[in-house]
Amino acid sequence: MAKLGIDKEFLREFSKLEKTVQQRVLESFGKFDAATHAGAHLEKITNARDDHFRTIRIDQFWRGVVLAPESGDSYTLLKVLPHDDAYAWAQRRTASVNTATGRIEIRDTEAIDATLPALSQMAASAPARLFDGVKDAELRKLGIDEQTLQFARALTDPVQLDASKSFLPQNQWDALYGLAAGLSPEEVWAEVGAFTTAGEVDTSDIGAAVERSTDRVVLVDGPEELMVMFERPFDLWRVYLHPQQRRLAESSFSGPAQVKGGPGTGKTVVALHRAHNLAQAGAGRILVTTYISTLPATLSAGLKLLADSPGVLDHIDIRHVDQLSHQIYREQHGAPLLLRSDQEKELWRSAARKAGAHFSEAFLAEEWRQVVLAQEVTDADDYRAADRTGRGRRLGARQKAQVWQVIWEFRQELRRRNLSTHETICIEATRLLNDRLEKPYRHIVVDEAQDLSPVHWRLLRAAVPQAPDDLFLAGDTHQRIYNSRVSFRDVGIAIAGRSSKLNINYRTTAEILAWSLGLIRGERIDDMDGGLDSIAGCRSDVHGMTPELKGFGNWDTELANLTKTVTDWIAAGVHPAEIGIAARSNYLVTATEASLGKDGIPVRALASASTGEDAVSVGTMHRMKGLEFRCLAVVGAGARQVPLPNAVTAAEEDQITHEHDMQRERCLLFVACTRAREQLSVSWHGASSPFLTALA
Ligand SMILES: Nc1ncnc2c1ncn2[C@@H]1O[C@H](COP(=O)(O)OP(=O)(O)OP(=O)(O)O)[C@@H](O)[C@H]1O
Repeated sequence: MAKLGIDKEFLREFSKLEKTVQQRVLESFGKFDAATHAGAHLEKITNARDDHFRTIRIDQFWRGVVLAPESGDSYTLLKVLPHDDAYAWAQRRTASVNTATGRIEIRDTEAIDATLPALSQMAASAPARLFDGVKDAELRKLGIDEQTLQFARALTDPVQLDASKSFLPQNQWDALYGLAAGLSPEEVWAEVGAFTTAGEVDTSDIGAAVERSTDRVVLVDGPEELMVMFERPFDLWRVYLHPQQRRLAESSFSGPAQVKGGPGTGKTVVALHRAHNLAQAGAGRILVTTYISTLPATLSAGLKLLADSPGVLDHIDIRHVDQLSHQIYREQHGAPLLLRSDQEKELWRSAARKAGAHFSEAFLAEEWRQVVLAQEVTDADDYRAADRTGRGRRLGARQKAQVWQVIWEFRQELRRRNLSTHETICIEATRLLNDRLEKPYRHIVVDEAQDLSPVHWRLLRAAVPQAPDDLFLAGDTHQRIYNSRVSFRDVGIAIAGRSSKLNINYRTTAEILAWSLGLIRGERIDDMDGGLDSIAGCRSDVHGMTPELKGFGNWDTELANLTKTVTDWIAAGVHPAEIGIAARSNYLVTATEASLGKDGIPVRALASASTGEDAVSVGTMHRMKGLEFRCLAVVGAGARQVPLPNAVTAAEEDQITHEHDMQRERCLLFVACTRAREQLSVSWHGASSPFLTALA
């Protein structure tokens, strides 16, 4: 019986075809095995460079290009194009088997042949070439074959390599890209070569290569599966991993391990697969946790997609980290009475008055959280000796004594009134867990790890015994949108040697990614382990439109433009549910919802958690975390809204906190913009945000 595979690249393209063509594709391939009697309805291509391509009729105008092995009957759908383009596409290309990975690759041989002479000519007079430092043998080991080697040897500039991405075989281009970005051959092997196959590769066996290419080709079992795949290509990716992701999801680590990487590189996908694999292995209960309040629902939905048997999910708890601490606290002490934020301000004011000290509530609250709680300071001596790096305002001995006095008064008042904060609950829960011999979990998987605070980390450390595969952390410090800063070493989590980075962004187009990366370029961002982090190698293979940036005279005209943008997207075939709108403040979000609603566009407020409708989602930039949209508009990106003035500490009050706040606001805009898959529009009224001005 004929087997059908679909090239994942085509899955992305499918959604952009007209609805009637999509329907015809489904009909043609839905009955593929019944209709394919030894490839009877597949047409050979005349003047082909490679005999492995065939076309299949979709309708009068459209044809599918299929890869057909010389023996056997498993076929892979690569493209659907207008008739002449389909033939031209196939005539230019050749299929081959990567010598190192054994996987299928397709190259545009005509483009390589056309480009090489000019490149070689330029290289002849160049003082150096791009890969002078890498030996032929090393390149071959990474799967670079003779044609690509010749091409690589003629490159003198990374820009030429970038330009060749569309025509070189993908695995080989990835290897060259890694080397050009400064990775050693061993590091490139870890990223690209993680594909390794057992034994010698038979480079003539295209069929076997397709079967090995589980990262690229999705095998379809029948018409229903084909339908699901086309309807929900983004869900489907969760089941097919890049080999580097697979390694991270399946390896055993001798202690805490971490996956980092830029936005959309599949860190959450890895975290979910890992939790699922650990559950299947059955060594004990698993906690999947995060600090982002909306994420547990997304993680839960993702895990449901992965689990083929519901029993597996019974071993996994998915909850916000504060939910865990509250539960442990409640088991011992009953329900806590929580301090409200207005109460907290009042308590700081009165504690400062009692101590005769003149510090703002904001400064005191931050000092308590960032120094006292973060470093487990318990008395005045500890506080005097505490490390205040990261706090901008210097304090002399007398001032420190005063601050400590205020903090002491504040804590006394909390005790007197029997009030708790999330932090004090977390600290008490940690104490309770440290006293227990039996820990509640055998494995903990953390998503968006950059947003947890030191008290959270101590809680998690206490909730799982120190053992192989105890903690797995997924995160990106460039996407930190809360105030937490942590050094793993200080909270007893040793990652050394067990940290990996993902570089391929699967969500966003290269254009949106490059523009968004510009927002955070030059920012010094920590790696939570005593050093600085970088996402410089983060890249996307998919191309699309450049982000649209527009300024307006006032909010009303900006909103009128938003209606037009959204209407155009919908008219172009994007479902309202595939559209997101983000703004910095609740005020702007509410005004946006009202305006779109008045203009007859179906909207749903992300804050109200309703789902299921085909409506445009509107929410704050914070709410965007964990979501993604085909088209996304960021509105109100003006100088008076981003950064949000009342979320930024004045530089005069505390220079370092001011800088941290500014960085967080910048990262927040970065997070919002990187939720867009295909199109991004950023608008403002009045002067534009300084983050955008800097970019221009
Ligand atoms: N191997 C893969 N192949 C194709 N798509 C993938 C792959 N891995 C992840 N994706 C898709 O990429 C998108 C981003 O994945 P995910 O949310 O896991 O990234 P992330 O690194 O956690 O992102 P962020 O840091 O921005 O929150 C999702 O749509 C996911 O389905």
